[in-house]
Amino acid sequence: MNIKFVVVGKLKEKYFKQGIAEYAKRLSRFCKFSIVEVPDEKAPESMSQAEMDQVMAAEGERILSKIKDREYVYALAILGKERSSEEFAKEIKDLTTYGHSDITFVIGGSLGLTPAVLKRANTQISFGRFTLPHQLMRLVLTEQVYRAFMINEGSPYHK
Ligand SMILES: C[S@@+](CC[C@H](N)C(=O)[O-])C[C@H]1O[C@@H](n2cnc3c(N)ncnc32)[C@H](O)[C@@H]1O
Repeated sequence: MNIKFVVVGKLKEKYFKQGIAEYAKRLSRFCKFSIVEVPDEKAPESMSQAEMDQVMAAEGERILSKIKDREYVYALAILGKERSSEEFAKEIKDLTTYGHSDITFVIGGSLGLTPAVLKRANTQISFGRFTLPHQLMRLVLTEQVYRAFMINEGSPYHK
């Protein structure tokens, strides 16, 4: 199975890099894991709504160019559907059972995801109503994907 994250922007802080590297190593037992970073659109601090839409649209095009038709796409979105870790694990198991071997997760940039990306997604997943920085979201998601595999394996990792 291939698990891919398509994310906007580079990971800057060493502590995020180290955390993600650890879970990526653990995930290698279960899947081929990759992270594709697309550049964020340079933007001033203060923008009109139209300018923000333009920034998200430009980033959205870059995101969509990294997704193939066969990929099952989760868009990370605050207003998406919340799941428990167990429900998420079951979903991943069911997707594999029904022949989806390419699962992709998309994390937006500082302004979020453009409607075109949300439309392409097969589902939207929320980690609650808090806004997490996209770099931290990447780390949390990596752990939850790892947790899902551990749940499906019946491991005591998940209590
Ligand atoms: C800094 S947030 C963007 C905030 C933006 N105002 C929005 O509503 O999406 C960057 C990205 O992290 C992800 N993200 C942040 N918090 C999240 C949460 N609680 N649930 C799901 N995704 C989240 C989303 O993909 C979002 O596009």
